[in-house]
Amino acid sequence: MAFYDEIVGKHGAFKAYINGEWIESRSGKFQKNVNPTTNGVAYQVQACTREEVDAAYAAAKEAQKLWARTPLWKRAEYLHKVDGLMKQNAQPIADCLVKEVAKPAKDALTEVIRSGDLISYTAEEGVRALGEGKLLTSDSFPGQDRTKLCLSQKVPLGVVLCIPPFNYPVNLAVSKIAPALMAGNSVVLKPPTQGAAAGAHMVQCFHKAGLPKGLLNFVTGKGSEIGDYLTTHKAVDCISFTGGDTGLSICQKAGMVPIQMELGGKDACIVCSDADLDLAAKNIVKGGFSYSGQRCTAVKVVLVMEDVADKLVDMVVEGVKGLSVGKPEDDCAITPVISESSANFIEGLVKDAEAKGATLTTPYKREANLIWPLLIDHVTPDMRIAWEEPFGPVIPVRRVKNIDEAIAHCNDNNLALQGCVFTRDINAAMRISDAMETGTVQVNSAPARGPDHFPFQGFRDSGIGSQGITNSLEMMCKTKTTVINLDKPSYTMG
Ligand SMILES: NC(=O)C1=CN([C@@H]2O[C@H](COP(=O)(O)OP(=O)(O)OC[C@H]3O[C@@H](n4cnc5c(N)ncnc54)[C@H](OP(=O)(O)O)[C@@H]3O)[C@@H](O)[C@H]2O)C=CC1
Ligand SMILES: O=C(O)[C@H](O)COP(=O)(O)O
Repeated sequence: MAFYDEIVGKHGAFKAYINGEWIESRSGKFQKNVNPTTNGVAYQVQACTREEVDAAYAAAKEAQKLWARTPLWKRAEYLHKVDGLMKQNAQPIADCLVKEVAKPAKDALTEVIRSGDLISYTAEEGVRALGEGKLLTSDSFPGQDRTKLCLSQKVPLGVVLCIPPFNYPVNLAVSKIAPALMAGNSVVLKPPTQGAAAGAHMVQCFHKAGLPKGLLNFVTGKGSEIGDYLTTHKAVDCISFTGGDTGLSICQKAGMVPIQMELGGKDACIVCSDADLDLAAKNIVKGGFSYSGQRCTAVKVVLVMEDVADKLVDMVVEGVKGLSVGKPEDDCAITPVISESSANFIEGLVKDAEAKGATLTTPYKREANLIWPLLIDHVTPDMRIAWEEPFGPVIPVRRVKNIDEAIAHCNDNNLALQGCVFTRDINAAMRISDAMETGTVQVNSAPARGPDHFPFQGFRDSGIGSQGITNSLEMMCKTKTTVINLDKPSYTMG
């Protein structure tokens, strides 16, 4: 049997994966996803029922008991196997990404390889970091002697619900699954509907690696239909979510469970008068337009000092001319955005800015979901695009009088994921970074989440908690302490 044969059911719909088995839903219903390039159906997945969600949680709960007793090195061994299998069987996963989320062909393959690397890094980091605990002695607190030895260790949370978004359905799934498993948890994965086919292929790599049954479950269906049931389920011990405003409502509904949230961004790029403009322009083009701006870390507003604005805008416009526009299969730089409604939303932002006097540096052009890359100059604070996240290939430029004005713009937004600053003055860079109230500030480079072991966090409405491999491992554990009470103080002579 070919590697991926068993994940496909009747009518070609991808199966769900519960308790170590690929199953077809008893609902008899399928959830379609749409090819953003053709607007036709790309794939179908199972529309799972509440009973199947219950079964996934029950399996996860049961499997976790034994997994928590599985040595760290053994957990790591499974994860390394998954990495190998993902790389050996990468192309079909990447092909799904091309078809269901219109990711350019090379980027799609890169996402899969990067995900394999992330899994292995998590295994290596987890083996070391999770094996470490802490010893505290009571005599450091006033009035105490050395009669109490407090041992703290990191223990699993239980069942982790992982919900990634469409734009990195593989990478943002494994960035949750791998630390969860490594830390001794089990997982229920609810993939984004756009991206669920790639998700099924990825899960098969865990299955084929021999991961014990029930540890990873894959429940498909529309978020608006099964999402609330999944997130408010009594079996959930942790929620790790990446996506848009849905995350805010999940936070309001979830009970007393640890939550990791990566939400939207409006990543500002501040360009100072002394900046290397060539470097800044190249980073704006790459950082703003890769994957058609559908990255939480894309440059989403440029704040440039007036004295260098003309020059910078010309250079970026020149760079934009070099971007190929078309199909993901042809590995074009700009490909159709995820859905018609997303394209309509982006268009609304462009039209609003145009009506209020912004300069479109090239004529606005759209065919179905395909929007040509566009730099919008002379954006002012009354325009929606100055504040809202387009998640598309359009970048607003606001010309500012000074750094304070740029920083104020950045901090006036409730979205506070990343930002960047271009300057040749490291002292100024540090001051600006400290003043920008975002989770990360990149100096002389566009915002980026990777490399995947770096801490990654949004402030305010952009998220809760810090991610990156090490931080996610930390977050997916709780601290357990054992205090040894001695009959009399004991000191070591050294
Ligand atoms: N900060 C960060 O790191 C990142 C943030 N993002 C943000 O994600 C957004 C784009 O991604 P998108 O996929 O459209 O985001 P959504 O918030 O629409 O969806 C994210 C995930 O949530 C699921 N979902 C939908 N409704 C519910 C619900 N009621 N309960 C539980 N889960 C639900 C979706 O499933 P379904 O597909 O079935 O609806 C999907 O799997 C942008 O705002 C972007 O900025 C993206 C990447 C990284
Ligand atoms: O969520 C996203 O948009 C991605 O995690 C971005 O990752 P990158 O900035 O490393 O490309």
